[in-house]
Amino acid sequence: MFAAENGLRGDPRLKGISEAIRVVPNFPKPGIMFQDITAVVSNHKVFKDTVDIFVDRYRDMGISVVAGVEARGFIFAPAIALAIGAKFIPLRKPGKLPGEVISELYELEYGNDCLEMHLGAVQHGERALVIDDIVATGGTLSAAIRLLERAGAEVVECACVIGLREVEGRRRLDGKPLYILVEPRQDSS
Ligand SMILES: O=P(O)(O)OC[C@H]1O[C@H](OP(=O)(O)OP(=O)(O)O)[C@H](O)[C@@H]1O
Ligand SMILES: Nc1ncnc2[nH]cnc12
Repeated sequence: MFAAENGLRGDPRLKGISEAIRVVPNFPKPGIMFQDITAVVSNHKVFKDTVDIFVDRYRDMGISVVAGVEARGFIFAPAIALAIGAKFIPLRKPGKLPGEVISELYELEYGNDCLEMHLGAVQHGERALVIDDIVATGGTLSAAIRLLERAGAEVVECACVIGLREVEGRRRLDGKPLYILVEPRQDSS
């Protein structure tokens, strides 16, 4: 669901976040309208607003694990974890974690990839939140959900800064709630 339809209608912070997103056409491949969040986080107010919105939503939901998806989920997830008193765990691209891992393959808008999580990173029954910068097809989030569930965690929600209204991959999220702050930008004006 979109933040604007869930208590934050007309909230000027959402407009600020949306306006800070820069669209880069044809990156990294022709046809992709790349949503660049670097200016969201280089503006202190906009970055703080983004984290605050998530923290306000998740602080009383009994969440003990905030899982961030490499790479851009790492920008937001640790700040949220610290603020709500949860642990942060990284879901990493293949070959980056030194310990024993479990892996999940998934398809991207522009290729295939794999996510890994350390065995023992979460305990059975823990309540987890998954954070990323953007949901496009939903393939990445669905892989993250599978990893956490294989480890016995309960995925309470997935949350992204940017997401399409009709996330085609919503079905791939297996019914898990998805919380999105703003829609993708069509241009940077
Ligand atoms: O909903 P999906 O179609 O799965 O796409 C969303 C994912 O794609 C991007 O990551 P990317 O794989 O490009 O990696 P990066 O963060 O390392 O650049 C983005 O940060 C999300 O993780
Ligand atoms: N259009 C897009 N912009 C930024 N990151 C993405 N990941 C998948 N699709 C993307």
